[in-house]
Amino acid sequence: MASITGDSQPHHVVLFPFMSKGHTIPILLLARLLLHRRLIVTIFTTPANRPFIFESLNDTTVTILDLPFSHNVPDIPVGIESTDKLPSMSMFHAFGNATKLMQPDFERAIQNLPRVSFIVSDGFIWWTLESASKFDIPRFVFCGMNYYSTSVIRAVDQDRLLFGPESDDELITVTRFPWIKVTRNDFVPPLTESEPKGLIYEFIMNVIVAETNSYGIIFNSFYELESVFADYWNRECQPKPWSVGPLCLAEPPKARNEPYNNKPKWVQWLDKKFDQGNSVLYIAFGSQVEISLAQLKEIAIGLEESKVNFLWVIRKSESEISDGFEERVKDRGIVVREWVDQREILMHESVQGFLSHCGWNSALESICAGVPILAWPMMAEQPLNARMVVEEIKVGLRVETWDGSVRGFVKWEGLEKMVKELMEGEKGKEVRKKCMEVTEKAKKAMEEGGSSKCTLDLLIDETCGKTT
Ligand SMILES: O=c1ccn([C@@H]2O[C@H](COP(=O)(O)OP(=O)(O)O[C@H]3O[C@H](CO)[C@@H](O)[C@H](O)[C@H]3O)[C@@H](O)[C@H]2O)c(=O)[nH]1
Repeated sequence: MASITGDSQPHHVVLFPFMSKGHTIPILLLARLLLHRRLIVTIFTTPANRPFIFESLNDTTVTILDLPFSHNVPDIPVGIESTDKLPSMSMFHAFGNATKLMQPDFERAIQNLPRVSFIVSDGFIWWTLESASKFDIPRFVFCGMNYYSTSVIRAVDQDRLLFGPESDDELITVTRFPWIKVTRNDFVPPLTESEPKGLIYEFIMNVIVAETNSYGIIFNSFYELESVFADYWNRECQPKPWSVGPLCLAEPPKARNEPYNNKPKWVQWLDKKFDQGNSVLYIAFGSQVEISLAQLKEIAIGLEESKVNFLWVIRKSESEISDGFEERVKDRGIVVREWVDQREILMHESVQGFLSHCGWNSALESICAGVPILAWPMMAEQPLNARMVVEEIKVGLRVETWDGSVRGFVKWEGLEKMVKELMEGEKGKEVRKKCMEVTEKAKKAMEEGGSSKCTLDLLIDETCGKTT
């Protein structure tokens, strides 16, 4: 068998992230881990996504190859090549299906590359399995979700648990994991439809079939975090799982050597808060959540009333919040409308809480920084991630919706109460302590001899051994 340390000829790996920030960022971190192990790495993307990837990896030897993204996709505005730029998330599946138009160019490019030992492509780019098979290359699916959520989704689907209750908010026991209770509102179509059909269903089926037939599936998680669910996957699901995360610990956030005044204004602001002995709540909802104006205003009031210090990152597309809000709170709150280095913010000593939508990257980044979470799931598998964070690993609390429903509106009073609890209350202290314990386990998993480090070494040995 070839060894990652013993081979003189470096092996070549192809990575193909889905064009969405939450899916691309962890694969770029995986690229770093592969480069550390002296593999040659080629990343495929589209022209509009190239600058983001280049900026993240311009200190490395990766090759970035871009393939044109069709400008002829019904419903998708010309020039949009990533999901965070879509005018509406209802276009997500049309966008996902449109990636298939890249297949001929991808295969031509693969043909002209040095021999590829394995491909890691996002689950949403399902057709890359067909391409990999044509060239006899093992394909690993990159899974953006954790074991908990994927396992619960599989379990409720196989046992058809979502079609009994009349109400979307009725608690359902997950038979295979009886300590877990969910509601239909924790899931999204097509899972919630008893006779699913249409574009979304076709897309999801393509993804699942290709995933099942792939060589392996890579999870951005670590065994010690969710061993029950990793074992379940290993026992009951296909393909073989490989836990190589948390990828956000692949390297520390870029060190800032520049003088104070050159730091982004929000880092200066956090430094100042730290010097004053103040703790800060960080608020961000990932790269694609859509929040109504009414809900944004309610968040603003809740933050203002809570009197905590806060840094709130708002996506550019979100409208103004409320008259004079920023001026009134300026001594203890800052609103940022730019792309930030979220990992840097979470690692900042002043940040002691994260009001998050529980996208898996955000949740993991928070856990790795020892910052407890105030979970406010909004779309996709986030309601399950929130259950995991709050009920399973107990590193967070949950916002209160006005009607108790998973998808309910959050009034400012419910937000204020839970923000204070997280930042100042007893429950906040408990989850902060637990979070720090989990942070240590996460770091160990990525260190020499740690479970994730060993798993990635094994994966490389197993696949590169086949192509010497
Ligand atoms: O200004 C910003 C905004 C975001 N981020 C990063 O962008 C990523 C966002 O990922 P995530 O927190 O997972 O949120 P989404 O972008 O919403 O992620 C999508 O993809 C995830 C992975 O599959 C799913 O768990 C989510 O439900 C889905 O919405 C994270 O690494 C953040 O650190 C920044 O660095 N700066």
